[in-house]
Amino acid sequence: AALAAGADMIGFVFFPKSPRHVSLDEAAALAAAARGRAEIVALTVDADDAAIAAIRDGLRPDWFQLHGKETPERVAAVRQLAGTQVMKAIGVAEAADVARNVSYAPVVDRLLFDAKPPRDAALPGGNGVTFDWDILAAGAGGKPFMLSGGLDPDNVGAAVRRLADVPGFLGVDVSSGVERGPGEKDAGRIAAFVAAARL
Ligand SMILES: O=C(O)c1ccccc1N[C@@H]1O[C@H](COP(=O)(O)O)[C@@H](O)[C@H]1O
Repeated sequence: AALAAGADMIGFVFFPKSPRHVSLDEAAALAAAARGRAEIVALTVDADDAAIAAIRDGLRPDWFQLHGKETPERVAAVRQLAGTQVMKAIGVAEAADVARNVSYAPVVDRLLFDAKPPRDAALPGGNGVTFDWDILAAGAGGKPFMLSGGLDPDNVGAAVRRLADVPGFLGVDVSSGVERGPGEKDAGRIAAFVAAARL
């Protein structure tokens, strides 16, 4: 559905606590259809070296999306081990969260600004929570970045228009906003999201 909608990137969640978790075999089979048509992203949360290497070899992703508490040093090590591009998710609730995380800029290819998860959340992402996009009005020192957090077909157009002129802004990522239930993607919502995200 994401390919049919014209998505530029397709992500696979490797996090057993998530309703979106896929096995490496499932992801590899799905990625075969996507390769060459969209970039393949492996989402991991504080994965160890063995898991990163298994995903690198089994999925051959274009990107790792690191969505845990990885330090800048760990991000650099994963990037080296994976031999792929890496984007680090940064949880944002206030402007200081952006400033505090500039230390990641030298070790990533891209930043992903996501809403900080609610205190009682079971997942570090995929919670359908938004944050004030004005916080990103100055960008991240020119570093390429994407936006996520509570985006859906109804609000993504406004988000893209708000950030379109911010240096470094590349695009958006979505998970729960294109689902009809936890982990159950909706092809119609995916198509509507991609259409609305294109300026
Ligand atoms: O989607 C998940 O299940 C997930 C699990 C663990 C970490 C991140 C996860 N998803 C990412 O979270 C953000 C925001 O998602 P949402 O659109 O608000 O549901 C997004 O970058 C997802 O890729």
